[in-house]
Amino acid sequence: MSEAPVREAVVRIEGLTRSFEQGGVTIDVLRGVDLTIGPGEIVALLGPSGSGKSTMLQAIGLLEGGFGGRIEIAGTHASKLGSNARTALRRDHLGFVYQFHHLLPDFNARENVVLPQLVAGKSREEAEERADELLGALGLAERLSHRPSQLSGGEQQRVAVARALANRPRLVLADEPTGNLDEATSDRVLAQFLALVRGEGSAGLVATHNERLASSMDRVLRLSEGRLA
Ligand SMILES: Nc1ncnc2c1ncn2[C@@H]1O[C@H](COP(=O)(O)OP(=O)(O)OP(=O)(O)O)[C@@H](O)[C@H]1O
Repeated sequence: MSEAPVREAVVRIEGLTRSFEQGGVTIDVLRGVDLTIGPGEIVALLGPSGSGKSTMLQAIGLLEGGFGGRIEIAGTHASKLGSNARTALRRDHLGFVYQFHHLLPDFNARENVVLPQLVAGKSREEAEERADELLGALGLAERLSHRPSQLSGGEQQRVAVARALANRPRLVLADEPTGNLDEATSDRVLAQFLALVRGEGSAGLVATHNERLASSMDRVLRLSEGRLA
């Protein structure tokens, strides 16, 4: 009898640790975090302010060094890679959404979604088609030529969502993705974000303070005292 194929985890971390030195005092922010996220799974990361949610996302996003433990992204052990290989792994498999959109101010909505695709080697035609598809799905078909300053906060954040998904990442890391929006806009943008991530088949790890929004995700994790529960 043949066994069902094992679906490779999108991210697997084991024994993740991170400490910071401040004024001669060592703070152990992450004290041995273990986590596996499967393909297409959307996971909420809850925890009080200062519990280490952003630090954990930075580790998984391969954005910073200084971490102990093992981080595997799409089957590749990332911790020991050189900086070029880490950049390639990040570019090929990960998408990011932050609390503030970090869009390029001099480029319009469409170009902000096109540019990361050109960097990843897509043709301009292909990149524009993909940008229009994503921005259209997010209700921004009439805003393609607007620069970030000409968009509302919710619209800016939706462009940031489209940009994060542009290269079809296996995993989207979102750090308080709607944290700077009012409650009604935040709910709407988060619902659209989750629907799009699901539709694309990407996995997600979403740091948030909002229990209600977290409960709409596949799994809820709580970071406390440097560990996950
Ligand atoms: N570069 C750094 N140097 C020193 N301490 C740091 C650094 N980055 C984070 N910390 C400390 O690590 C702890 C966790 O910070 P982190 O930003 O990960 O928390 P968080 O759970 O994301 O908080 P919030 O919900 O407020 O965004 C905090 O006590 C913070 O002061």
